[in-house]
Amino acid sequence: MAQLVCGLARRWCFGALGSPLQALHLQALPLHLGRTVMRASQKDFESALRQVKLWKKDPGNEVKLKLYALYKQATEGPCNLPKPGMMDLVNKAKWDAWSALGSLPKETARENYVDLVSSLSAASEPPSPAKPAADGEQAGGDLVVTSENHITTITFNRPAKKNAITTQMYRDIMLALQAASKDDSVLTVLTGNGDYYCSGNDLTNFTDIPPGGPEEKARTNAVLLREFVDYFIDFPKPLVAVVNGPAVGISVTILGLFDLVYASDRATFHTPFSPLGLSPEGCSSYTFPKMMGPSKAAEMLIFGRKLTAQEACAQGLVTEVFPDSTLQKEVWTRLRAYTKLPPNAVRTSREVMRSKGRERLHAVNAEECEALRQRWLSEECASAVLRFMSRKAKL
Ligand SMILES: CCCCCCCCCCC/C=C/C(=O)SCCNC(=O)CCNC(=O)[C@H](O)C(C)(C)COP(=O)(O)OP(=O)(O)OC[C@H]1O[C@@H](n2cnc3c(N)ncnc32)[C@H](O)[C@@H]1OP(=O)(O)O
Repeated sequence: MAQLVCGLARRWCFGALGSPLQALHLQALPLHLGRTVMRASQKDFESALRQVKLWKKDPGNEVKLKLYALYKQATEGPCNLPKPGMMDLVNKAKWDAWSALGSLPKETARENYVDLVSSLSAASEPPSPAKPAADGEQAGGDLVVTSENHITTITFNRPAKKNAITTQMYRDIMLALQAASKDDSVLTVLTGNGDYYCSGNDLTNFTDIPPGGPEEKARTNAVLLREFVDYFIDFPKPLVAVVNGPAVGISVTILGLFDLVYASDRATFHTPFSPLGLSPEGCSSYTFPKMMGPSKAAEMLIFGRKLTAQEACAQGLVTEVFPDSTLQKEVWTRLRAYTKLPPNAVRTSREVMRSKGRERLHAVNAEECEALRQRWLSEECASAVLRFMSRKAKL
């Protein structure tokens, strides 16, 4: 493992290959996933590790060396590697940083790591991750995509807006899925940053009307939505959702197209389509009745009943529920173990499970998008969006 860490870290210290920050994540995650740190500050420590993964700015080599040294000390104790040769500049710098911590106790190193990350995060991250651009879409950064240890992770990263999905994010998710279908990952994970998994479609997506008027907007959205859902129907590898908090709207419906859905016990599942003057999408009009029976599906999709994580698990929408405090540790350990399975066997099993229903799903998707195109032009939908925007009503 140490060799792997050093090999990966070679990529960041002097920025020779790839993004230094990305490589910092790469060196942190394998150990994070592979170890059990049972002290009181473990949750904070794990949260700090996740925070580092989401940093957009490179903190510089000095900080990265400090983080590296504290990480190693916190997880392995005092430096146990042979001193690298003088010409091995990168590993020498890392060895020096780690050795300089002497016999600092693991717990103190962990606390120092958390403190350092929290001071750097406070200094470098704006309270709101992105400012709206002139056309109402968000600038980049609302979606974070990482690929490590044969797992590609797509993270909704717009916590100030409860991870509501902007038009740009839909596009970026499609691009990320396209890339993930070709990379060396075995699994693709969707998750959220902050207290929400995702609050669904950004309701302001409906407000910029093009010169062709609402009809053109509805037509374009229907085409784009169909394409978006098609990506999930056709995705060739296992899709996993790590539902870290409440999920609303389209972030819930597409779960019917996932292979595994692991949820925090804080998560809820809400599809308030009727109050919004909308109708179901993401193939849920087909997948939900199939998995939970028509009447339970009707309660959710027609009458907007919000399910707890336990209820969603009982209905087959969620694979397993975890206490919020252990979700990350338990899920990522399990997923990492799954990536060790023979990848071709995993693919073949999935394909034989999926192939029979694919054509049907495409037909359902087309039908749902056409129904939505008409709904978007309705008075009911327009009033619901206006109500939300004027903050008179919360769902
Ligand atoms: C390439 C493809 C393009 C296709 C584009 C077409 C679109 C396809 C659409 C598919 C059909 C639609 C599917 C859906 O997802 S319907 C469900 C939509 N979601 C909602 O209705 C949720 C609305 N939000 C809420 O009810 C509450 O905000 C919520 C319960 C989620 C949280 O409440 P809380 O009180 O805890 O927090 P706030 O309300 O104060 O929220 C904090 C800020 O976040 C903003 N926010 C939250 N959710 C959304 C959202 N969905 N859209 C826009 N903004 C959202 C909220 O306004 C607050 O912002 P401010 O702090 O600025 O006020």
